[in-house]
Amino acid sequence: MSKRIEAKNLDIYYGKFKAVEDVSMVIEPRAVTAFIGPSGCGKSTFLRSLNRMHEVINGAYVEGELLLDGHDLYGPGVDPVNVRRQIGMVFQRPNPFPTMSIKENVLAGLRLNNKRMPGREQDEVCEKALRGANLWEEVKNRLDLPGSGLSGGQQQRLCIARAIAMAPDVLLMDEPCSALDPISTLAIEDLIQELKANYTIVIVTHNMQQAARVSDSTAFFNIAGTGAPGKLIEMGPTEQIFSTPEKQETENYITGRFG
Ligand SMILES: Nc1ncnc2c1ncn2[C@@H]1O[C@H](COP(=O)(O)OP(=O)(O)OP(=O)(O)O)[C@@H](O)[C@H]1O
Repeated sequence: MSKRIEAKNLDIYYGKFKAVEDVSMVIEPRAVTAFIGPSGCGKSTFLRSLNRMHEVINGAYVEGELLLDGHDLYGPGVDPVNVRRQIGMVFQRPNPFPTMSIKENVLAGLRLNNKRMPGREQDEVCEKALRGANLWEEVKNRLDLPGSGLSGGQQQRLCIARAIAMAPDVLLMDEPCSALDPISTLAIEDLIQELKANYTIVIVTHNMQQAARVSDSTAFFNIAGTGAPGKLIEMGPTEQIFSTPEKQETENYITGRFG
């Protein structure tokens, strides 16, 4: 299932430091939304606030409202662990559990959530997730070998399989290709295109060509200077942001005059 995210006037803090200010945006389901902007403008911070990963840092908190299909993710009584199950995350560096087999890696999230399932069901979930991540054919004969024995691109697809196995509504990806070679990057970009049929996808990327290739909507963040909070400057259909942005700041960034 794919769900809609709506942020309303979100401020994000690390202790006293306000890292992101007053962001309101809608992230549509069954689409890819890219976050772009110069280093330090708060893209990753904002991304991590979407599944309540931000608050695991000591003193970090969020003000404002964040809705998933209308339900407040920061509302009283909402379990952040449950939010992270619904909104999965893939990180910059592929991070399979090194001592676990490929199959154990795929099922790791389910195990952490104490989901008990019979062996046959485990096999089914594992195959479905690996197929979903376009990795099944490459690993089906070595499911019991360590995940760390795969190439970087395969490891990143394994991490995507691990996220998909949880049947999330949203997939957050923080520069998922930055540690990969161009061929593996293309494989991940193709996969993102396929996954958007079933998930809401948000990707942080430094690579503007990548944002232009994979995303339907683009949000441009910027920062006025060191110590100032990052802000959302403009968001719209990717084609429009890259051809006729409304704000001069956006145009300066995408044409390489800044950042
Ligand atoms: N754990 C942390 N504790 C304190 N401040 C942090 C922490 N993580 C990030 N920040 C600060 O928050 C601001 C936004 O950082 P963030 O990593 O979200 O930016 P970004 O746009 O993703 O940058 P990059 O493109 O370089 O990854 C920066 O000023 C950064 O120094």
